[in-house]
Amino acid sequence: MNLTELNRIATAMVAPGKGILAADESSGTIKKRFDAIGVESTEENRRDYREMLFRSKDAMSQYISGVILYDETIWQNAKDGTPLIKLIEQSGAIPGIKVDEGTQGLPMCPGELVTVGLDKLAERLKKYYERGARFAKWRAVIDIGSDIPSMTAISVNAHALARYAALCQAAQIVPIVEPEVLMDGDHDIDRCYEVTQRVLNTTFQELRVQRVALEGMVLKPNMAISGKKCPKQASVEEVAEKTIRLLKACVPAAVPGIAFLSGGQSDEQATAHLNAMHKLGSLPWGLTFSYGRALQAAPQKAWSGRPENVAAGQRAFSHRARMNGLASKGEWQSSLEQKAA
Ligand SMILES: O=P(O)(O)OC[C@H]1O[C@](O)(COP(=O)(O)O)[C@@H](O)[C@@H]1O
Repeated sequence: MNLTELNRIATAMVAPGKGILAADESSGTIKKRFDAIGVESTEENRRDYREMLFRSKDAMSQYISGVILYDETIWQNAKDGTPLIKLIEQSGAIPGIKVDEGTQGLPMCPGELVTVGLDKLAERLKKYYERGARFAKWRAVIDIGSDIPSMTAISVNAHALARYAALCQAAQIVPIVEPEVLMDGDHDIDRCYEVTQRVLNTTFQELRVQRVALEGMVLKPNMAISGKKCPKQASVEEVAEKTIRLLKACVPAAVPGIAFLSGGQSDEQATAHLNAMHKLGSLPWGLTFSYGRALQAAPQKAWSGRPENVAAGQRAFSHRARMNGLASKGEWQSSLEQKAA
């Protein structure tokens, strides 16, 4: 393992002004997104949609540091035959790959999930590296309910995240470690804080036990935020203040970067939260976005599967990428949203 090189890539993934495009929706998830805009989820439509994003020159070269791909996409070619991964490389962004294989019910723990995909992972990583992937992603899902999460669910998911991260580093690939505490439910921000703290502490403990080099990874956490159905929604300032307090308590400064998931926040909320965190002063790690929905909802709507809407889709994507790029430096203002294309 060349840790200097892993650290160089991890640092580039969270460079100020840039963040990660999470375009790694699995087949089920992209179908849901396409259903919402009335587009059939065929291989060709998925290719055309993602090609539109990767050919958005302004966004990709100025505001996007890396792109997380799904297995199908990393092997796909653009309409003119250029591999999609080449489009990403040509824009200056780093290609990455989702390597988990989704979730399964956790035995003995009703309602809880464990992420799977460790079998043959070493072989898969080797192929992805040869294809050009320089980072990977694995998402663990932790749900909040009246008597969950159990410590069992937290431990097994942390253990799997660390197994994955160690295998990535051995394959010279930067692992994005994503333990997502879902924002579904009616819990308040303090409950989210408390659960996320347990999850992050357990995850870092496992990473240490399994000898993962913290200097060669990126953390992708949720923010400390109110559940979607919580009657009392925390303000932008409270989310920013509590998230930074939580991360400072749990994430060692050796970690080069943290890139948030958006988790179902509105586009503008996700931007405002990241921006407010940067207003709180200097931080020990790079702090940016790795958004799926909060970067793509607008371009999906603008595109709606029509070739004549490609330019509009690219404008919508560039706008969100620029807004989040500014937020990653604390330079975003809500007035910039009104000037949208
Ligand atoms: O359930 P899936 O298909 O694995 O996808 C989950 C999505 O969650 C993410 O980890 C975060 O996405 P959001 O920003 O939309 O929450 C994406 O990288 C990924 O596409």
